[in-house]
Amino acid sequence: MSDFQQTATGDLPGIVVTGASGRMGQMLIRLILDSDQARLVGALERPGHAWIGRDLGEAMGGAACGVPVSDDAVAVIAQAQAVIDFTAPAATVAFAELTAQARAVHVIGTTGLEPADLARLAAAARHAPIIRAGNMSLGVNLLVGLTRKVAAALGEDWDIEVVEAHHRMKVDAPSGTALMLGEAAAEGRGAQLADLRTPAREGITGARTAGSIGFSAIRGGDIVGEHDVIFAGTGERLILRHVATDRAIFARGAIRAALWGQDKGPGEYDMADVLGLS
Ligand SMILES: NC(=O)C1=CN([C@@H]2O[C@H](COP(=O)(O)OP(=O)(O)OC[C@H]3O[C@@H](n4cnc5c(N)ncnc54)[C@H](O)[C@@H]3O)[C@@H](O)[C@H]2O)C=CC1
Ligand SMILES: O=C(O)C1=N[C@H](C(=O)O)C[C@H](O)C1
Repeated sequence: MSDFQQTATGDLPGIVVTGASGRMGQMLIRLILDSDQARLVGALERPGHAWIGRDLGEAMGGAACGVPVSDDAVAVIAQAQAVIDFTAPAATVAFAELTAQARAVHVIGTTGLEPADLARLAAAARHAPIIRAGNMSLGVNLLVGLTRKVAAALGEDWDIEVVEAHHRMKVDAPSGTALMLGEAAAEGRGAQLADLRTPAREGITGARTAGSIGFSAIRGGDIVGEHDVIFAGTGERLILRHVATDRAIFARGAIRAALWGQDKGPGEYDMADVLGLS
């Protein structure tokens, strides 16, 4: 039986994990319980989920850890110094409002957020720090900077395509990471992604529009996350690639962000801020 006993004691920042039964939720919980820098103070799941009311450690198949799984977001978030949230857009927007009311740090990994969701996050960030990134790994955040530089160095005769691959359960496309990379490429070209983004291709699409940025998504099996930024020139191609093989890279980044945010004022931050890459 796994031991889900909490390592940390004392006055360490208390973290609440939302989406506790999810792929990222369970990874975060394991790492926080093992951490000597943070404490797990709550676990949230959606109303009606089979884990509600159970001890989290037991629900995860191990020994009891003394943290119940709850759907009472108001009560649980009131205990938090940070909320780490990898769930779904509607849930994340609701958690942002509650986390801001608690004046806690909200670390958001959820992708697929629409402009209206982002506007509500911006409103919440007037009261407390929000740290959000479509990818919390060090490697991808370095790749973002490289993409910006290469796009700036190469002229418009180098076509830019972002290709991503994920597991069969992923619900949004393009991935949050693909959009971060597309935005960086557009910035390198002195433009906004919205002005260069090509819709998904199918049928008689006509030739490629010069200067556009295309996206392709593969879904299958248990692929954790793979991203290529292809710069296709005439007679040569340059490909920047990141391959994730373990979700722990995202969870470690999110925990680092939660700790980094403890002395920050209200506002919107990203992983480049956390990692000192801005
Ligand atoms: N930024 C990053 O580095 C990463 C972002 N993600 C994103 O994180 C999100 C979650 O990914 P996974 O863990 O793979 O998905 P998942 O489907 O395994 O987990 C999501 C969990 O959220 C729960 N949930 C949904 N609504 C809720 C609510 N109202 N209250 C509490 N819990 C709720 C679900 O029941 C589920 O357990 C996705 O948007 C994904 O793209 C995933 C990995 C890395
Ligand atoms: O859903 C996932 O799994 C992932 N989502 C993020 C994204 O949309 O880019 C990050 C990572 O690629 C895994």
